[in-house]
Amino acid sequence: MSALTNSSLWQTLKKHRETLASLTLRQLFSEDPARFDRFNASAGPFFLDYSKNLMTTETLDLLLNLAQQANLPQTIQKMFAGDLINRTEHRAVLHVALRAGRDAPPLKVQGQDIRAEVQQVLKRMETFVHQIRSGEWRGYDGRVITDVVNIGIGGSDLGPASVMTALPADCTGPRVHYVSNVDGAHLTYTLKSLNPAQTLFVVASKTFTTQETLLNAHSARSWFLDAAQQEQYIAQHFVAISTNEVEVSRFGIDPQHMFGFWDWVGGRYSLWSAIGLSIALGIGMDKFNELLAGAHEMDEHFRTAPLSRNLPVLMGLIGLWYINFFDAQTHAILPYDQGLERFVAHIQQVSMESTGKSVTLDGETVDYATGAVVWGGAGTNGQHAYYQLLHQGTHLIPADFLLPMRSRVPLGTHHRVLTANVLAQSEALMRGKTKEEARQELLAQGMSGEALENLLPHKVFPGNRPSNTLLFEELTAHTLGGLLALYEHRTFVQGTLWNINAFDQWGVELGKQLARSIEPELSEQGMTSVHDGSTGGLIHHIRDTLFGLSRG
Ligand SMILES: O=P(O)(O)OC[C@H]1O[C@](O)(CO)[C@@H](O)[C@@H]1O
Repeated sequence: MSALTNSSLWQTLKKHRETLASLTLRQLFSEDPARFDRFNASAGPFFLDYSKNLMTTETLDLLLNLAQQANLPQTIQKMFAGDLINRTEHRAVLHVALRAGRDAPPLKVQGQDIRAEVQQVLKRMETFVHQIRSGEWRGYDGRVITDVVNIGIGGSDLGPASVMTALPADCTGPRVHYVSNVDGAHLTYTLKSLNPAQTLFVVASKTFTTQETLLNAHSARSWFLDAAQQEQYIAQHFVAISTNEVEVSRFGIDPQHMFGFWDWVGGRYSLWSAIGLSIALGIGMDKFNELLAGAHEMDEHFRTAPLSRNLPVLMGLIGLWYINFFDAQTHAILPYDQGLERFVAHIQQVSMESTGKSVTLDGETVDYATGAVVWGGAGTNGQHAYYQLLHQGTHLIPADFLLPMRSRVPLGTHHRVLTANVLAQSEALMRGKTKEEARQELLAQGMSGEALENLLPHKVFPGNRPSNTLLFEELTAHTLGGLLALYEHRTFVQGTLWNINAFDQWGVELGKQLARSIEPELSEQGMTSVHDGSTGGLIHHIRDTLFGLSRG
């Protein structure tokens, strides 16, 4: 048994969970009229109602004790202080320093004052953003830049893309496009309507070795040169964002046109760094700074609020409660804001790449579940697609409902209808509908006899399905920053309690390695190496189909 599952607290939580087996949320609410007041917390523009969870005050106390046992408060301080908490990569984890603002006290990482470096890059970004947006920076034929194409993948794509999708009202600069997939269709269709003379490519890659990004960037370069003809024009149309100056130069981008960042910024936490350049180009530097400020406000809340009032801590603990004590395998994020459509995909990476681990920081195999499968999408679309399973399926799926109380795009009664829907969904999941209630409803509809009895079981909703509701005032750059930081820290909390490294991602390497060795085997002259029967068979089948013969 691991130290965690062997701890008396863990064992107490297990027993406590059994005592809740026959309790229902309906009952908890009817027994305690103050439940809503007891189980909510707020931070800045955010208000979290977590009363619709399968927990009592005792549950919360036990979970908070578990956080103390895992040294969560100390680990939070270590992150902010720049300790090397990413132990497998010997790195600090300091995305919070990227949004700490100009007046933050000096912070040294390996002898370097990183505050000054952060400000220098922000200053360079500001100058460049101004040049592009004002039209001072021109394309090779003298016309202004109308389109920006960010080429990147994972953290070098999802964070910026999700922000740009969320803030259409703030997109006052050039149109910004995102190309990530190595499927040639992604680049081809994106470039189809663009004019090379008025397009700026932002090649975003922390390592500048990512196969998909480099291939897309090379193809974009060829597309550009087909029109521009002269290599010298590349300087006006390609910039890079990376930590790897050597590879950037090798690609052919002048390091003067490179915006740097640092190894203490994880890819999935990098939208706050120069990786956010495409955001700043689209919404302007002032709005980008608002995004940073919103995230910083949440950082300060996370760093200073008591655990029992701390939003990321509460959300992290509640998530863990279901994963470890109810065997929940997935977690749904259900934003009721069209702009947050891509937010789920970004948080999926933040959460799953961080907590998809099965060994502890000390290299021991865990004997408890870790990260859940994170999924979801914008409401109300999901209601007409997968909510059926949420309401009547066999899985327990804890959900977070997210809702701005005011719409930035008011249109008649749309926002009130949207709000009514989110409240209705969490209420329906919690209350369900008993057999008796369903029967009364059918009788009221004039149904009776065998027809009623046959339909009745299908009309019952088990209910007792937990959810959080997170309200915020409006989806602005500022609140979006806070929302993103909230989920980053929620992930940090879970990683700390599970004693895993939430900041490395070794699990993505094997597939990359194999893809590199398989790729040449797929050419007409390729020789297949030793594979398992299935993979070898598939390679032969593809070659047979494409080239009419199989070799090697
Ligand atoms: O920015 P890079 O180095 O191209 O990496 C892109 C993404 O690839 C990953 O390393 C996973 O393959 C992510 O962690 C990262 O966000």
